[in-house]
Amino acid sequence: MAAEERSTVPAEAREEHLRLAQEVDAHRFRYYVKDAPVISDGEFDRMLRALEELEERYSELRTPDSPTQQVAGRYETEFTAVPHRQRMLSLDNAFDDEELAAWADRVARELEGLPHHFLCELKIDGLAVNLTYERGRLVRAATRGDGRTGEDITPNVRTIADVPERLAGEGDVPELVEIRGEVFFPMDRFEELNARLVEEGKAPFANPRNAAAGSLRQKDPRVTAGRPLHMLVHGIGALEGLAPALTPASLSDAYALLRRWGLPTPEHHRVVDSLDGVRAYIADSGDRRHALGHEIDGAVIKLDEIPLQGRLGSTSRAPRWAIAWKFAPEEVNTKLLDIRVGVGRTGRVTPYAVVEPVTVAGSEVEFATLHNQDVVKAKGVLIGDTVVLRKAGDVIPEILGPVADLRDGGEREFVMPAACPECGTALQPMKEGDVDLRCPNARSCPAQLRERLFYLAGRKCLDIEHFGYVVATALTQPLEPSEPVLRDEGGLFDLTVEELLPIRTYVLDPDSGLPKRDPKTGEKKVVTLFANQKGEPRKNTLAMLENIAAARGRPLARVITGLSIRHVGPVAAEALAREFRSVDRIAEASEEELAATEGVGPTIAASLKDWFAVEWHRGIVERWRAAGVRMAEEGGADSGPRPLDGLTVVVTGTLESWTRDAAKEALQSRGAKVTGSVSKKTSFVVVGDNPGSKYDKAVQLKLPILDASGFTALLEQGPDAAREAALTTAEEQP
Ligand SMILES: NC(=O)c1ccc[n+]([C@@H]2O[C@H](COP(=O)([O-])OP(=O)(O)OC[C@H]3O[C@@H](n4cnc5c(N)ncnc54)[C@H](O)[C@@H]3O)[C@@H](O)[C@H]2O)c1
Ligand SMILES: [Zn+2]
Repeated sequence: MAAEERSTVPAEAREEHLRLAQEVDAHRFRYYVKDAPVISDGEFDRMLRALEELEERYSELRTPDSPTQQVAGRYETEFTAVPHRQRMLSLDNAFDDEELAAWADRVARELEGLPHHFLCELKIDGLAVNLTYERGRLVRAATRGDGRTGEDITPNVRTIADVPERLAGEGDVPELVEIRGEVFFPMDRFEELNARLVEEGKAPFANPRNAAAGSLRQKDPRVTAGRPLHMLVHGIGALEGLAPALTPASLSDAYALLRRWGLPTPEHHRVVDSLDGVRAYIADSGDRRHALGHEIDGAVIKLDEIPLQGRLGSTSRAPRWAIAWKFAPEEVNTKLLDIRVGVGRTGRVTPYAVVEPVTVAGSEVEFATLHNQDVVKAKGVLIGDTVVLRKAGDVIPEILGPVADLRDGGEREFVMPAACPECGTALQPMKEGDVDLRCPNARSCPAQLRERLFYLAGRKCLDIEHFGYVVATALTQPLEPSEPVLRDEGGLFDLTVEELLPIRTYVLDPDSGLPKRDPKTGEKKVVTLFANQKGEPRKNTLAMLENIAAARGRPLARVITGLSIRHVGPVAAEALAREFRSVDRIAEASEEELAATEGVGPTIAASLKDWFAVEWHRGIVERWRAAGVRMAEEGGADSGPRPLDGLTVVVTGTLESWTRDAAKEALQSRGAKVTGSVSKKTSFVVVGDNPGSKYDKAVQLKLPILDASGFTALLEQGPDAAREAALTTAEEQP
């Protein structure tokens, strides 16, 4: 007590420390024992950091029983406790380059100039497992527990195909070895598992890591056997009775040995000799993050030389010879406020989640896709749930699963509406027996027409400046006048400024299709989009009308893309334009002819036939034609001169005075095929500045490479002249 009285720690700090410590401990229990955390890892890490910072300020608070000084923590569980021969530690984290550099400095200092290497690995987001092999036989598998004592999960681990019962290599296996690794659940099987759990009336898992932990810590190993678990090894613990000649001097050598024994060693590790090498690896691992079948939450950097590791030693919690580089979290917990349905360009009706706005991976997220009603069911999420939301790279945010432990009974199931939310038409399956539903009112369902117009005016099609989502909304769903100025896209080129001026409209959000609201009053935003306060046309309105008129001359392929024919995207449209050279000839072509066209195929052929069979579709073509929209390639419907027929060309890098699209169109209008990848079949590779790997590949394959002047030669004088102008060796790089 006397010590307490003399303490310099303010009472509030002491209380805050106690509160945080208890909270950290409770979350660890949920995470490690119940396999059902209720907060995200990012949030947990912040909490632990806050605790560490308090202890940094008041070192008195850093007692041996503080959660910052322990590996996980010791809990009573249903599993038998088993000791580890050698302690299983956690890892210290580096959240930025400064922390990483500080660690590397410290390593260098402690090693007093001894040469050393770093082994860089991916940090697998699973759960740590210790495998004990005696004379090459698996005798025990245990969880990490508090690092000294884990839980015996031997029968469960035996069901994992990656884990060998016996080590290969009769003569060279040791008396005893502890193998440390990570068990994880593959990303692409996660949804399937949750769907099954929901069907069985059980709570789904919140994310793949919890699914791995929950699957492994099953009382009945038969349940574990039914789960697609995998393992990768990342270290060794105790090692006894291995022939001295085989004893590895480095971790990377140890991995080679483990691989020989038939253990699943990681593929993506790299040995580097400097901090810059580490940085490069970390950058690469960030790129790799979404290309693996499982989640990683960072990279682990280890001192490679095993004897030197001993010089650095360990704290009670983590080795000093290793550090984990943590990625910015991609998963956060948030509330699922509602599930609504949106109507797409082709009438497909898709449910989407409305969540309490959260920031994840640097952007604010309010909506997440849910694909269709079966996906909602399979994910097992209820409206009102706390859910795990994931935003991986540039991918649209998705909901992984619910935090079922936080349910209070007030949640409700989503019911797919029977009618289109925008036009009231009864929904139908896309095809017979399909789970995807669509609004069959294709022509004038305001949502479908709005989406089609937005697409038509967009970059892939007519590229009409000043014609964005709000304009598309104004033309299809005005508040005033009562009738929209467009019934379908046929009238686009006939719009007059007089028609536009009186239109008043909501401002819709392109992600959700919902009206934006004034942040202060909460009222839906209404605008007179085309007229200024005096009722005169706005500058943008006049510019837009001019741009619409100019768009009539866009290349045929873009016009075809803009018709929103199912399955006909820019690539198919280009193939069609190249082969048939006019909309009329496409309409007249037989299904067989269409299907036989390279880049078209039977699905698209059937879709084209269906599209042209609809009267109002043909009406669009006629009205556009009457308005002067390009309906045939230059040179008329009959094949004009096609000097580059049969050639395949790749364009890479930036060409002076050509945009990529313009270069492509110049080639295609002369009959060449433009592709994105270099192969032996490529006739020419056109190379601008900063060309990248396609250039290297072209050099490797000894293909004719054209710079800007070679490209001009190709366009103006044809392939023979271009071959003369070609550069073919690396020395001649432009
Ligand atoms: N959400 C929650 O409530 C909650 C609660 C507790 C812990 N957590 C999360 O658990 C993690 C912290 O747990 P931790 O202390 O186990 O440490 P850690 O995950 O930060 O690092 C240590 C672990 O990394 C693993 N690992 C993966 N790949 C490895 C590799 N290549 N080499 C070496 N080790 C590798 C090992 O199993 C090791 O035990 C954090 O991500 C934390 O957010 C979350
Ligand atoms: Zn509709």
